[in-house]
Amino acid sequence: MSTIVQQSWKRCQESNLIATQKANDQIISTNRIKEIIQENHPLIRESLPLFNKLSPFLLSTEHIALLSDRNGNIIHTVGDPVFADHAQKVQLQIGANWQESNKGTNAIGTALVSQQPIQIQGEQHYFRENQFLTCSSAPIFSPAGDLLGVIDMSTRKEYTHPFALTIVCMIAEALQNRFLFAEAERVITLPTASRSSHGQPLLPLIGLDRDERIVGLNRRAKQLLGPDMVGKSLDRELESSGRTLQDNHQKLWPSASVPRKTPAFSLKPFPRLAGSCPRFLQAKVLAQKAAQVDFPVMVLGESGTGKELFAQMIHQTGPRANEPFVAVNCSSISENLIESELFGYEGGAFTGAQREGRIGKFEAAKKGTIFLDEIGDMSLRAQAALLRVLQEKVVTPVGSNQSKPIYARVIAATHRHLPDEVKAGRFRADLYYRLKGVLIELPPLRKRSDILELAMNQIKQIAPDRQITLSREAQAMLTAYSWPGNVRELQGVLIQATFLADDDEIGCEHILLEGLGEDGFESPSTSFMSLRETECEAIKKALYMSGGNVSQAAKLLQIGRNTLYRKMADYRILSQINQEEL
Ligand SMILES: Nc1ncnc2c1ncn2[C@@H]1O[C@H](COP(=O)(O)OP(=O)(O)OP(=O)(O)O)[C@@H](O)[C@H]1O
Repeated sequence: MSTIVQQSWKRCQESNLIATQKANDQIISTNRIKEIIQENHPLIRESLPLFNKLSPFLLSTEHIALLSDRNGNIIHTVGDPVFADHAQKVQLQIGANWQESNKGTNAIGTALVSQQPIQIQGEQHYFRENQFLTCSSAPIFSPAGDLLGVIDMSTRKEYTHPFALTIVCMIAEALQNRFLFAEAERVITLPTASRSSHGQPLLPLIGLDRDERIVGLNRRAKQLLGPDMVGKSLDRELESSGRTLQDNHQKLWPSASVPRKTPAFSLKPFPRLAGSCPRFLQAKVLAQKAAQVDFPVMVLGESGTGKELFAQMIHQTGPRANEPFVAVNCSSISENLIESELFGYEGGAFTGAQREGRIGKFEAAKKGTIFLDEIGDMSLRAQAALLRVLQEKVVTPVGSNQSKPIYARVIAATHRHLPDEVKAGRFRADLYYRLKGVLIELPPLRKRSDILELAMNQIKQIAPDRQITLSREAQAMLTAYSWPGNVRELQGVLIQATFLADDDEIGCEHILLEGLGEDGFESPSTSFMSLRETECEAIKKALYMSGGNVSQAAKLLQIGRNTLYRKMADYRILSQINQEEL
């Protein structure tokens, strides 16, 4: 155990905290949360853009990122909703207080006391109930050096990422720089060749006021100039050797300037993908971002949720759009043919082979995209061959001893839960990690709050010349059904319904759903959304439709604003609040 952790455990013992008991959970009232959010307005305002950028990358990673104020109150979280649910069991959520005196040794509380970045792994947590976690935290300081709060990244101990601590330190540093640029009249940097511990060049930044007095410094500048420089004037000689990065006073932006706000990631629209359900939109934004970078992508989702359509959109809106998109369904190719299918073969390589040989799908994709559908169904032998190809970026056709370079981008998809397949030894862990650069999870249709919107979109495509509507009963029927075949099943049902409806209204009698009893209800075993899930989705949708404006969302939902705030805290939907509202 590090000295910081040992000292923390000593403090806990001296405060008579008992490790085997439940921690003292201090859940703050909704009104108090609102006050705390008001009090920390600048911290939240500067953190939100960073959290919003981080958020899509945390989905499906079993990680959440949290922001706490200087008293250990959690005021913002983003990340994987599945892990967020687990974290809630020990109150790792908005509105909880994680000071060391309440929750024992933990990354947030201990970073606040020690004022240093720290990772608390599993059993290093003082309270047993928190020992399933590994959390990495970095304190955030104002330009003048006051402690403002903590950035934390938490996960299950078995998913600890080696770079988690580095990432939170970088976020804290980025946040501190944002404060410096926001507060100072002029920001200068001094010449230096050194690099930070993360390998990034770390510029010493010094913020000056109108009178050229120092209002703040970053960590590197403090190392160079000493800790007590705030309020002092900068040495003339030193100042003249510096380079101005931002000058608000003279509204001067020299060529070496760092823009005050970096331009937002401009995302290209995905025109063929309909839907506005928040879970679907999260996946869509992630895919839109993935389209602009060249990482491997893994799309997970039940059959018919749109995995291939997502892959096509990523391809069509990215820089490889003019190259081929080649889809391979790995489950439909027999085990002994998969390698020749993917990597090609030489003439006469095996019985039944074409005499002149054939190029494989990787080669056919050229510099485009190869979509490996149902990758979870590949045999272990084919997985080993695929891994080699991805590592070495060359293919060797069956029967040949000459390798050919490959350039295609890989998008993989499966309806299987790959982490479980890895645990069961049916899928290679090394291949899984190589393929899941960006992990996109598509929600099943039964969990989406936009079924009717999708239905109308499909009807327009099926019968563009007719003005078809859905009767109220038909709408109720479509939203209540569990859709085991997802969007593909919805499409099929609507093709039939449009055909059956002689006039332009589709009624219940036109909708033929599988598994419905004569009374029109599904058998009890079919899954459906719980009341809580439905309410949570409705709130998210209202917030989305009102652009994050809580008052407008409350009107849409026909409930009071305070009730909405309470429910949002309950469902942890604070991240969608419009910044102006805070
Ligand atoms: N959001 C959406 N908007 C419009 N159409 C959609 C959407 N999602 C899926 N579809 C349509 O649903 C059908 C099924 O989609 P797709 O084939 O991409 O699913 P899949 O998950 O790849 O299925 P499988 O796993 O069975 O191969 C397609 O016709 C697709 O165009």
